[in-house]
Amino acid sequence: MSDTSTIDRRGLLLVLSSPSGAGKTTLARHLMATDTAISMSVSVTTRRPRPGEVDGKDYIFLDEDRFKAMADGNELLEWANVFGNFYGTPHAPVEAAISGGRDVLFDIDWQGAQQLSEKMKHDVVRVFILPPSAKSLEQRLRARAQDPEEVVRKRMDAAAAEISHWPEYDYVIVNSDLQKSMEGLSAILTAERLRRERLNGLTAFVRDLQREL
Ligand SMILES: Nc1nc2c(ncn2[C@@H]2O[C@H](COP(=O)(O)OP(=O)(O)O)[C@@H](O)[C@H]2O)c(=O)[nH]1
Ligand SMILES: Nc1ncnc2c1ncn2[C@@H]1O[C@H](COP(=O)(O)OP(=O)(O)O)[C@@H](O)[C@H]1O
Repeated sequence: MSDTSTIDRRGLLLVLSSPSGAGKTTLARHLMATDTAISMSVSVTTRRPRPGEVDGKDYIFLDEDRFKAMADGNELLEWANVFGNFYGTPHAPVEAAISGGRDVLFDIDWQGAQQLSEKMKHDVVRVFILPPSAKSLEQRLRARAQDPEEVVRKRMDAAAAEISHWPEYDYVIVNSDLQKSMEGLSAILTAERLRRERLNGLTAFVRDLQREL
């Protein structure tokens, strides 16, 4: 008899990138709070913690020597220098999650998205988040009130370069209304989870189903 429990799904890697301040951390937090089948990849970084950031939860904060040791020891799936600091994705938790059928959410830049796509092509779903305007991007960077003025300036200056990578992504969300953006993101995830290529055991299930008919 056909049995749906024979169908299992390989986990997918959902990548969110955007210019700083467009809202990817906010979207990621909302998604993590509402979707129990996805876990967040916690990056290592040499950047200093912002007020309220928790070590081991928002990032794993470490010094440059330790970061280099991890990169040299192949402990990172990808890494990049962003705004003068190093950021990287630890390999082991990602492997464990996808082989267990769990999805992983990444808040990484275009360099990380490219490296991840090269290494794990079919597992990666890339979403680019755009701000509705330059003015709102600047307002959001200032409203966050966690970075000094020169850091806000540096991030505004880098926004155009980051945005130029939008064609490398599978989906684009213009983050005007947070609620609508969340609906879009959930819809992407729901559809991608149903992709035929991600469902193991489907051929056998359909064969059994056809035999019954
Ligand atoms: N390649 C790569 N980029 C990362 C990683 N973690 C964070 N980033 C990116 O680094 C940039 C700066 O992040 P952050 O300092 O938290 O600033 P924010 O994006 O303004 O909140 C963002 O574009 C992040 O997506 C990582 O592990 N790898
Ligand atoms: N759709 C939105 N409308 C208004 N403000 C938003 C929206 N999305 C995010 N924000 C605010 O913008 C600021 C930057 O968002 P954040 O998620 O930290 O951006 P990023 O992670 O891309 O740098 C935060 O203060 C956040 O509350």
